[in-house]
Amino acid sequence: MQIIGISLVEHENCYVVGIRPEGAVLAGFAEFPGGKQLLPESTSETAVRECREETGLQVEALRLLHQEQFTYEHGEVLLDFWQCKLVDGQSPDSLQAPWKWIPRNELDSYSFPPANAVVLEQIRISTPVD
Ligand SMILES: Nc1nc2c([nH]c(=O)n2[C@@H]2O[C@H](COP(=O)(O)OP(=O)(O)OP(=O)(O)O)[C@@H](O)[C@H]2O)c(=O)[nH]1
Repeated sequence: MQIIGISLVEHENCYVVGIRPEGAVLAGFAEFPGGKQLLPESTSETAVRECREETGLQVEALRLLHQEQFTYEHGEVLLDFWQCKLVDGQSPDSLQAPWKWIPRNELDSYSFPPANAVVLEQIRISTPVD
């Protein structure tokens, strides 16, 4: 089973969202920054590292919002969804294209992979952190 760390980066009621590229598994689906755990890092470290590598943003992990085990055609995954925020001094404008800041109430209009359903519902009913 693959262990995955994912960053739910919230800032002023918006979240960092991308579209999975052609050639990737689940191409065309929306996604939060994340990827495979590289031992010996923890999944919060994975989430922070993948976010920096993929989006250019330096974030810190605040808490584990949800853990989801899911079986795709391409294999079984364990997804750790970490609620994250920008580190002090990190400008939201540093976000690299094609990643975007999407307002929480617009997340519903994106097609995320099925394993994201529960955490998306948690985000929908959660209170903004700032
Ligand atoms: N990044 C990300 N992956 C997700 C999300 N939801 C979800 O089910 N996944 C699944 O988690 C796994 C992440 O793997 P990945 O291929 O993006 O990881 P990676 O960046 O380390 O891959 P690579 O470096 O081998 O290309 C995939 O099976 C993907 O389908 C999500 O919101 N974000």
